[in-house]
Order: sequence, then structure tokens, then C-alpha cells
Amino acid sequence: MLQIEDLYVDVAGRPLLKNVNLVVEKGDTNILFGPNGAGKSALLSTIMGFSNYKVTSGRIYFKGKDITDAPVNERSKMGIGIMSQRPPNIVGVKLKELLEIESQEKSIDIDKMAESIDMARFLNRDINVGFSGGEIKRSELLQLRVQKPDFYLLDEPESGVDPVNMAQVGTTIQRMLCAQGDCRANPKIRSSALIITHTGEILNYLDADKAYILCNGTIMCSGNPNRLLSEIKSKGYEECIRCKLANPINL
Ligand SMILES: Nc1ncnc2c1ncn2[C@@H]1O[C@H](COP(=O)(O)OP(=O)(O)OP(=O)(O)O)[C@@H](O)[C@H]1O
Repeated sequence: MLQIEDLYVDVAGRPLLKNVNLVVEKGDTNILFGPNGAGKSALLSTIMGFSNYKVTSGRIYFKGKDITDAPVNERSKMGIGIMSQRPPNIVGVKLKELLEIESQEKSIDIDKMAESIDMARFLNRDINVGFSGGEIKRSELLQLRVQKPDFYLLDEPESGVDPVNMAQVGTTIQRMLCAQGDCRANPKIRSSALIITHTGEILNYLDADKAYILCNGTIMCSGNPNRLLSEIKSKGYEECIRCKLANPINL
């Protein structure tokens, strides 16, 4: 569904991502680990097509189409949706106004959907203005639920979320990815996702298929998400750099 080939990206005139190769198959949930500043959010922003991230070499394919030069709105129409780590405040635009635009031609009861994740009282507030960390996450989730993309880019869904709200966020993401029917019986009907996490808490709610470790702007390792997480916790990220040096990456 998503294929990234030998991608190099500059940010603010400086090289940041290099030689990134990554594939997310249809219906798969993939995880992206990596230390602070490694370039994980930059990679998600580049996939979404945000203008600060300039592809200098390599290609991005989505549903078989080359989207490397496609604008954000086209990627969104094709079915890519993002939950950003720090979405901007949008002064003068109410959350409900944005949701009404996103829900055009879809039969969605915005009030009911907002109620279901405790966001009804935010509908008439300017987007993100004064929202707490957890409220921003729920607002982003609500927008994604209305947008209903085929491919989810989720940047640290658990950051800033208290344990009680984490259960709600985790369950909501699980349901979002599996909105088409019985995903246990047929995993391919799941929506696809690429999720950044530091703590791995989201793995308690999802069946993740594969994880990548991004260090210094490049993918160093890939493998089973829970196994990689426990290696990171016990040995840190140094081990993944050694693994890259010792073995060519198995994508
Ligand atoms: N728009 C930008 N302008 C300048 N520098 C940027 C920009 N976006 C990212 N960077 C820099 O690129 C580097 C990678 O940032 P990025 O946010 O992708 O890291 P990350 O792996 O997501 O880190 P974290 O785990 O801390 O969120 C950082 O040094 C950051 O300061």
C-alpha cells in the first residue's frame, strides 16, 4: 500500500532523512521506533507531503501511484490521514466547522461521534487553542474518524495521555483500524497504519505486524514490534546501530 524507496529529505536546508526504505502492506500496522530527533516525525510529515520537508532523491508510492510530488490535499483525497504530534492552533475556526467540511457527502453524525470520545464540549472551540495534551489527541482522533482514511499516520498517540484516557485512545485507534468487519478473521480488511511510539503502550491495543527502528535519519533495523521494543528497553538504540553494521536490513 505504501512503498518508500531510497528516500532522502532535506529540512530547513539540511539533510535529515537518508536512504529510507520502507514498505507497509495493505491491512498491516507497522511501528516506527527511534531516539529523539532521529527523524520519525519528519518521515511522517514527508509521507503526508508537508512543504517543509523537501525530497531530494527517492520515491514514495501509495496504492501503486507515485505521490512523491503530490500536494497534501491530493494525498488526503487518496486516503492518507495523519495524527500529528503537535498540530497547529487554528484561531477563528471551530472544530465543528472543520469536521463539517471533512464529513461532506458522508453520513456521519458529528455530535454523536464527538460524544463517543468525550469531545462534544470542544466542538464550538477554536481548533487546538488552549486544548490540553490529551484533548489534542482526542481532537486529532475525532478528525481522523470523520475523515476515514485508508492509511493512518499516527505520531506518538500515547504522549501526554493519562492512563484512563489511554485506554480510550487505544481502543478508539483499534476500532478505527478495524472498521470494516471482523479483522481477526480477515486481517486484510484492516486499514493500514504507520505508528510512532516511544513507550510501545499502543501495542497493548493493536496487533502490530512489523516495526522499524529509525536512527540518525535512516532505518537501521526491522522486525517483530514487541521483540524490538524489549531489545530497545534492555539494550538501548546502540544495538540497532550495531545490527545495521553487521547485517544488511531485511525488509
Ligand atoms: N521544520 C523544521 N525546521 C528545522 N528543523 C526541523 C524541522 N523539522 C524537524 N527538524 C529537526 O529535524 C530533527 C528530527 O526531528 P523529528 O521531529 O523528525 O524527530 P523525531 O524522531 O520525531 O523526535 P522525537 O522522538 O523527539 O519526537 C530534529 O533535530 C528537528 O529539530
